[in-house]
Amino acid sequence: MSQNDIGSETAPGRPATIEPVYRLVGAGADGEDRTVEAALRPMDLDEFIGQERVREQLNLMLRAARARGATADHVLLSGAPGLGKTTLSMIIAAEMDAPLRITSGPAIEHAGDLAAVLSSLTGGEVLFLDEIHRMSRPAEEMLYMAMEDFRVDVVVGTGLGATAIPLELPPFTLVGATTRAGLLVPPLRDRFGFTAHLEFYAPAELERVIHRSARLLDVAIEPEGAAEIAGRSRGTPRIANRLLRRVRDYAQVKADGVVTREVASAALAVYEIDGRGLDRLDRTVLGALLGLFGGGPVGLSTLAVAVGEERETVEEVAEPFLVREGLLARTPRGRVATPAAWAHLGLAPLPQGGSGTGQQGPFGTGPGGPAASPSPRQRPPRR
Ligand SMILES: Nc1ncnc2c1ncn2[C@@H]1O[C@H](COP(=O)(O)OP(=O)(O)OP(=O)(O)O)[C@@H](O)[C@H]1O
Ligand SMILES: [Mg+2]
Repeated sequence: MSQNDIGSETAPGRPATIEPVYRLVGAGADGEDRTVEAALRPMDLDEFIGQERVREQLNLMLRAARARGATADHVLLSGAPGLGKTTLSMIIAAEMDAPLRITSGPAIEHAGDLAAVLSSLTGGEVLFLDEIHRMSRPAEEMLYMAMEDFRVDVVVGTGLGATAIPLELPPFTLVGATTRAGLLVPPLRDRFGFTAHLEFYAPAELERVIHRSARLLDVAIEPEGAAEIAGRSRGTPRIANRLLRRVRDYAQVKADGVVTREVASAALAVYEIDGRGLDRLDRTVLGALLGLFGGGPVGLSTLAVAVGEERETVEEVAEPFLVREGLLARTPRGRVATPAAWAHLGLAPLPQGGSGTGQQGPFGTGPGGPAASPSPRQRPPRR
């Protein structure tokens, strides 16, 4: 299986996902998630928590298709990892009472691979194409023809002797999922009759996810315990479910098995996940930005060297959440901490700036300055 990002516009030579360090708050699925997730997946739209608008629209569309006895329109689901795209694709098949076929962009190396999948579909089947933005260009072209005309041209032979044999397909519903909707070519995007963008979940919704999972996993949990976990789950059900499992372990070993606020808080402290869901990597980056560079602006490379990580790790693993949380800003002059970052690490902003004014840092290290480790005096408290 090729890991190359054929046909997409990601930076050349860079893998599509960079998550080199294992993180309890990483949004991608780890091995344990894959086994447990099957048990925790909502099976129908009523059980699916949050995303009210998407749920309502999808519900209408599927009901109407069912009433007409037709296959549903093609659906594109976009959104960050762990927000429920795979879950929704399974729900769509279940609601349509149709079989589900699962494949993914990286698994389709050649147009021929796609032709093989498409030609084996039965009428009404739901084809789930995960990571659809990672499909090769030729396969992409074949796909949008198949989506519109339910027909593919299979090329047999090579060179002058090559002929295209048209192949009729039964009607099917394509459900495409992507974390990078912007990478899809417009002709492909336009052939989806329904496009849904999944948003991050509100804490109250994550609390419901946690209560539901606790019930399924037979974990006793108090509302305050669920709230404590929800607040640290970065708006992502997958992370909420994972943190719940780690808190459950702690509750079993160190307490009487019941997840109270105190138990959740103590458990997550062991895993170094703070009250806002930042882990050690996030706090190291933020701590260096404040402690070494006075809050910035500082260049990405300098910041990366200062924390002893790769540029990509800082940029693609740590920063997105810090930016989303309003703790860090990316500016043309470099990375800048916001006032909220100082408050979060329990530090007072430097008097002459520290929030984007470009003043010198506490050690006279402006952007590009020496990358020593933060002095104990300036080192932000670790939680
Ligand atoms: N709305 C929801 N209600 C309840 N549980 C949810 C919801 N959304 C996601 N989950 C749970 O979160 C976990 C991850 O969801 P899912 O695998 O569908 O995410 P995804 O968007 O496909 O992620 P990826 O981009 O990594 O493939 C699953 O165990 C699922 O049960
Ligand atoms: Mg998925």
